[in-house]
Amino acid sequence: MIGRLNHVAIAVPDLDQAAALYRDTLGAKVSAPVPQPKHGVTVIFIDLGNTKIELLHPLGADSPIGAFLGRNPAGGIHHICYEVDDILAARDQLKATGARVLGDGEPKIGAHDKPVLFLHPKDFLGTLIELEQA
Ligand SMILES: CC[C@@H](C(=O)O)C(=O)SCCNC(=O)CCNC(=O)[C@H](O)C(C)(C)COP(=O)(O)OP(=O)(O)OC[C@H]1O[C@@H](n2cnc3c(N)ncnc32)[C@H](O)[C@@H]1OP(=O)(O)O
Ligand SMILES: [Co+2]
Repeated sequence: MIGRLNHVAIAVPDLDQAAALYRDTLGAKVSAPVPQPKHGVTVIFIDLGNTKIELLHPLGADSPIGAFLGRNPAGGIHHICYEVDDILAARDQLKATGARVLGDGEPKIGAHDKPVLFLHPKDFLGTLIELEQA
């Protein structure tokens, strides 16, 4: 079902500092910050050619990454995103296995203007999974 690795997301306490680390120390091409109010995060993307890194910082009081950063104040890998050809078919197939789809189960439009869904980390080896329609 899953295809390419679209991105690995890292939650960070200081977005400017994280961007500088990837740009100046690691020599990567770093995008400008983009607020994603519907997702409660501000994101910076780093295109590595074969995949991307997504730097995430909380936006607003109810950010879904707030508790994670509380537990990991220095930041850490938050989720991995796999591409799927048909996100609704993938969702229904996964739900039939008992996997929990987060939120109301309906895809939201993600940072790449494509539908995305999240799967509970407790159902996938302690890893939060994002699915993005390819
Ligand atoms: C920019 C748009 C989009 C894109 O296009 O790329 C994005 O990436 S948006 C990114 C942010 N959005 C989301 O993450 C949405 C889905 N996430 C959630 O709904 C929540 O983060 C969560 C997964 C339900 C967790 O919320 P939290 O408040 O942390 O819940 P709990 O404290 O109850 O945690 C339960 C349990 O799960 C463990 N956990 C939590 N987060 C992670 C994680 N990222 N990776 C691994 N494990 C995680 C947490 O430690 C708890 O474990 P126990 O203590 O053992 O119960
Ligand atoms: Co993501």
